[in-house]
Amino acid sequence: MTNETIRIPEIPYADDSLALHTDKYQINMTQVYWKDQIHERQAVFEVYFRKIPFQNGYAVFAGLERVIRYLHEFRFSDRDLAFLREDGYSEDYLEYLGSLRFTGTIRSMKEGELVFANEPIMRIEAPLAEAQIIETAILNIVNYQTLIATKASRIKQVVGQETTMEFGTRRAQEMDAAIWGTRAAYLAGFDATSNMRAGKLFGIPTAGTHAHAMIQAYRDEYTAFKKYAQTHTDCVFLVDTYDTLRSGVPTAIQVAQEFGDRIHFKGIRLDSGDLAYLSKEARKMLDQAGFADTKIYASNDLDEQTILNLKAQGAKIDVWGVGTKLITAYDQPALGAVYKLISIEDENGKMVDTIKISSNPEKISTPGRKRVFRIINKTNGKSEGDYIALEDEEPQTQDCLKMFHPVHTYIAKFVTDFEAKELHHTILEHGELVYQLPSLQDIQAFVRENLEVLWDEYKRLLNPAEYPVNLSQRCWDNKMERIDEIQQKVKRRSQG
Ligand SMILES: Nc1ncnc2c1ncn2[C@@H]1O[C@H](COP(=O)(O)OP(=O)(O)OP(=O)(O)O)[C@@H](O)[C@H]1O
Ligand SMILES: O=P(O)(O)OC[C@H]1O[C@H](OP(=O)(O)OP(=O)(O)O)[C@H](O)[C@@H]1O
Ligand SMILES: O=C(O)c1cccnc1
Repeated sequence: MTNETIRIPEIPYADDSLALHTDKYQINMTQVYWKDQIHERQAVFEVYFRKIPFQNGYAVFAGLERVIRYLHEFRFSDRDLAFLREDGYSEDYLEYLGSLRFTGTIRSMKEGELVFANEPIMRIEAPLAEAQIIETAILNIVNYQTLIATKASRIKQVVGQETTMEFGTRRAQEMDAAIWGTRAAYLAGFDATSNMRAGKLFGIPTAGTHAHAMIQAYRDEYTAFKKYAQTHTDCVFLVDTYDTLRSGVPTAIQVAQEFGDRIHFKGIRLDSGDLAYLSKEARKMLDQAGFADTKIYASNDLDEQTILNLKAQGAKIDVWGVGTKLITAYDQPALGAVYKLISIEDENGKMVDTIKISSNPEKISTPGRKRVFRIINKTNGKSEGDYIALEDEEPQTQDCLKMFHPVHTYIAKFVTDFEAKELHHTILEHGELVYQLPSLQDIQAFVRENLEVLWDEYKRLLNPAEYPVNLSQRCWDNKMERIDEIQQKVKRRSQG
């Protein structure tokens, strides 16, 4: 035995930048571009996903604020470079990486915009090396935050006007996910979080009750509730530690009666058992005791399906605490958004559109710089679908817009008397921020407004109708020409 103090081992390279939050292949490809001196060529990438998660009818875009912060601060620190040196990268390449900043232009949907499969959420236009190296982080941010915002929005659709609290931190996939997942849940309509750090960082309202541990610590509910009431004015008592209806609820009522006006008996929380039955019985007991305004909180592995079911059973629940199933996107753990090159500067300084071919027509990328419009019918204020056009097209100037399915082109309709709302906004221009970041409350209101524009058939939980995402004729023609070009090239090659 020695008396030597045991120390926590030092991290070899302190985590002082996010520039290495990327895949090694990005560093390697960038090295190729730099070595070949094509790293400064303009490249245009788009972020989009191919399938809306949870079989929902729409997704809620989230992640833009973190993307902006990441790009704004993007630089390799001395420690990053030291690590890369040890990993075998050459000095001249490291010198180049050390000078790398993000100088590109970002056009993006706003956070809280409703987004659908196969439409560009974000467009990154930058020197090739810069645009390449940021892919991983951008997808990491957008994939997770959009996934959680979409899940939260589904839950909110079911809950309606009642209160929803985010309880997921303890079950989240580590700390970053808890924090940014909480933010995504809030912007999509949640009312509060139990995570204090999210409250501190983002100004999200914080709320909380207490755990079974407090009852166990005092070893009886009466003492525990009394001690809580002596310390806090607002009281929500957890009533299911021993026997909800025979012990928890009566004890909560007894303590509330003893403390009278000295506390605000806000609620009781149910965390196990049959939540429909228990909430109905507890409601009767509270009402009979004169606590008609005391709310019933419920938690325990809730999600939109369970909540819908509980409501159908007439559960008397006023506040829904949702953790695990929201923060981990339990039923679909990944969104699958991709980052695809759609245009690149050639050796003559001319931009050429690029395409990725697939045997599955839905997976063939749509080349060229594009804009996305929501086509809103002026007579009823509802959306007819989204319209993807080439950069220089102005659908608003057309009297009659043809909208057709991007794969099954015979499915078409003509729209007149419409407003074409452009969904992309310039966020960064040559590396400079040109967009005022909205508050989270504004984003929440924006989500509500956007949902108003959507017909109910796209918003239902089960088997929602497929929202139309259409290509303009020119966008379609451009895609066909590029496919034709590639097919000719492959043919020539195969013929030797
Ligand atoms: N009336 C109800 N209808 C549908 N689902 C319900 C109802 N009441 C509770 N649930 C849900 O059933 C799931 C499982 O509950 P279960 O009975 O296994 O847990 P529990 O009562 O918490 O058990 P434990 O005491 O072991 O924690 C939870 O997701 C819960 O939200
Ligand atoms: O069920 P979720 O949707 O994930 O919500 C969060 C859960 O975390 C707590 O349980 P836990 O068993 O961790 O602690 P407790 O002792 O407070 O019940 C709480 O009681 C909820 O059940
Ligand atoms: O405040 C609560 O009731 C709470 C917080 C985190 C997790 N479960 C419950």
